[in-house]
Amino acid sequence: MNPAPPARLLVVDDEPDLRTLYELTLLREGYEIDSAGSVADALEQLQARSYSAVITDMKLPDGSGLDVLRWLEQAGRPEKAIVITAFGSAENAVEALKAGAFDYLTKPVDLRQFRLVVGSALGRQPAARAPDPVAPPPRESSVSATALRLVGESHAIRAVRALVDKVGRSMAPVLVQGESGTGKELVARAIHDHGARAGQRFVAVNCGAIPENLLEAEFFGYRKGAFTGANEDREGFFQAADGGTLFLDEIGDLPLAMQSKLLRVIQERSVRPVGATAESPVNVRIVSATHKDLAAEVAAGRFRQDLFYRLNVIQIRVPPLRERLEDLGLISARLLARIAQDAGVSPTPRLTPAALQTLSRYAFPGNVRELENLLHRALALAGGEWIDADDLGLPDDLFDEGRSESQFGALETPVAAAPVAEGLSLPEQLPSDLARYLDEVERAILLRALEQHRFNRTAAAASLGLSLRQIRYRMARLAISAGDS
Ligand SMILES: Nc1ncnc2c1ncn2[C@@H]1O[C@H](COP(=O)(O)OP(=O)(O)OP(=O)(O)O)[C@@H](O)[C@H]1O
Repeated sequence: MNPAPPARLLVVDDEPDLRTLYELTLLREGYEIDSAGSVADALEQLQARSYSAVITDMKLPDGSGLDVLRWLEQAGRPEKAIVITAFGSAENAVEALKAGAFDYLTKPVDLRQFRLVVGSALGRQPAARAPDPVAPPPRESSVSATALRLVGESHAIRAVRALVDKVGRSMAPVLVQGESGTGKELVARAIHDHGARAGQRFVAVNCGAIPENLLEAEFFGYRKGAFTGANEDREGFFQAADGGTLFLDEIGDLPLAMQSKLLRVIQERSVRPVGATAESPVNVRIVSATHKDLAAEVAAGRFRQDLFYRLNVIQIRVPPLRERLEDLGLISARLLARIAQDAGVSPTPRLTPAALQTLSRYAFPGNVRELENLLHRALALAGGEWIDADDLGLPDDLFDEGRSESQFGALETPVAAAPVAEGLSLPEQLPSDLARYLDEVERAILLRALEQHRFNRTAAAASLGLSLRQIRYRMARLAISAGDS
């Protein structure tokens, strides 16, 4: 069998010394190289033949690297483009990524990084890493691969799918915005699955759920003896996601001090574990998500502008379910199939037209996750092949089609009879779904505390012996929104 021919690359730079340096570095990696000193020269060569990748300086005598990128984009060419920008010109890097560059490098180019970036553009992974027995496990999901698809035919969800398809191919950081439960993590996974990193790890981290004093160790890892209890070396999320994608959920909850450290790692592309003396390179694609308006957080001084700028190169907004109610039927069918399969129920129950109509009159403050919970319960209640409106358990008085979304949306979420808070009183009939029952108890307690403290989360948290971070996390989990007190 003949080995695959070596990849051919085009290097575009007007400085002969730098061109030679890049050429030598790449030749040593076994690639074949052509070079060009100007935009015109580059386009001429690109018209004559195709390449696996194009590496171009931003500043060229007769134009800019962006001209080469735009030409590639317009001609529908498959070449991956890597742009080299001047040191400190973040604008250029962002512009290049938006114009479709696979990745960028800043001058002076670190040759080790140069090799890594070119390798990852060509789908080559760095040398296999020894598995780390104590690496933090990625958040596991019981969702099967087929169920991980973003279901829906509404204009809004098609637009999201088209963007996912497009950005999957580059390294550009993506910020996914949307209310809780809209499917942000699903979007992040889809981006990962559409790109060259699909075979690598997808590590999901809920930034709001990690105690502040552990953030650095969790993100960057630590060395044995770095602090009390550090009995062995341990990798952090960045090392665990090396070669793959790191999904930073609820990025808006990251404290300012940690934001600075994260920015540094993103810029330098290397991490230093707590207690280590040296940094090691990491090759990670960052996808972050938030339900907050991050631009407003920046304006309020709670989020670093430079980090926002770095993470927000490409933005995907996942619309709330109430803005795409036409997808209810498809999404419900997909969710029911998954729930029935997990519960071993066959055939999969279906919604009657009346049930679907009832659902479409509900605002779903908790979005798809709330729909999923509701269908879970409905399936248990219905017990047959059809799920009717009555099985949904949505009280009639919730339906007011003209109402605007309440600031306290979750108050309108169906809550089972609130448990008695004084003392411990067990329900007469034991719950059939303990996890859901306990969620409802927790929701009722949180709402009562929030009401008592006029929705001031700090005060409500204190009254329950929780920190602000803890109550925020619990509220997000239970889809309780109560403004930004
Ligand atoms: N379009 C969709 N089709 C099918 N299932 C979906 C869709 N969107 C979301 N889901 C399901 O809804 C649930 C919630 O989605 P996901 O966890 O991605 O939301 P999220 O926005 O990340 O939530 P949070 O903000 O609370 O972290 C998951 O079980 C997911 O599989």
